[in-house]
Amino acid sequence: MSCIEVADVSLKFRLYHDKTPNLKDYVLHFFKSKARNNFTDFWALKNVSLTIQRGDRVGIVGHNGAGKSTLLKTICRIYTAQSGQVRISGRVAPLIEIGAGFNPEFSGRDNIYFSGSILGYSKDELRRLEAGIIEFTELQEFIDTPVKYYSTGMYMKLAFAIATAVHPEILILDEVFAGGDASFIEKAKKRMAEFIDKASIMVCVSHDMELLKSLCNRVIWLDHGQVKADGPPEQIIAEYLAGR
Ligand SMILES: Nc1ncnc2c1ncn2[C@@H]1O[C@H](COP(=O)(O)OP(=O)(O)OP(=O)(O)O)[C@@H](O)[C@H]1O
Repeated sequence: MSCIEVADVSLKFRLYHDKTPNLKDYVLHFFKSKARNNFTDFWALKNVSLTIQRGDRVGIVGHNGAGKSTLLKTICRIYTAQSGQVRISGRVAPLIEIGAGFNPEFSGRDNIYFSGSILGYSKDELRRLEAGIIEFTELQEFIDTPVKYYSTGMYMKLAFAIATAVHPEILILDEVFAGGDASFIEKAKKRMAEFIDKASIMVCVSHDMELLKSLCNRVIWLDHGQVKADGPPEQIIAEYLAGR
């Protein structure tokens, strides 16, 4: 059964201040008893604990820099936390950075195979899915063009179509609808609804509160790397909008 467990996770980034030292810095450094670090540590996630169960469609809200993308990347094991644990059961389809998992020199069609294999599809499965993916993207005309010439919206359509071609057990989305046109967003939302009916897990970061209300049954408010509130979308979004 699909499940995500985040147990007391903390993750820090090291920020380097790479100012080139001048003569004055050397002299000051020489007379100082302790060498000063040229970096500071910044905790992007602090003691985050969450359990996400089958059937949970979780929206994550928070101010810019609150740690939302970092949390998704930690769940997808792109980042490794300094402490705590992430346990996942189920196949994860991450849609985190537009274009990640694509080779820019390859055509859209070749990227169906390239990106699809990264997502765990077999070659035979992809051969079976190819026509449906292309039809969903409505990019037939451009499918043999290298994706480096695609717009953000075109990338997003292709990435979304590949990731959701076979119902994933866990779908992780980071602002993926940002570049899409209205008709594609409607189509993507319909596919999401079908997906939701199959009662797996979806975790979605967005600044679009209406989108989150329409897709999610639970919202988590992240604030300075910590969970500030967790509950029904209407309530948590109202608290977030009042308190940010
Ligand atoms: N690779 C990195 N190296 C250093 N700092 C990083 C890195 N990635 C993120 N950060 C910092 O960690 C903090 C959290 O970033 P994150 O991208 O998770 O925020 P967010 O809530 O997704 O923001 P936004 O809504 O603007 O997308 C920010 O202060 C950011 O500058």
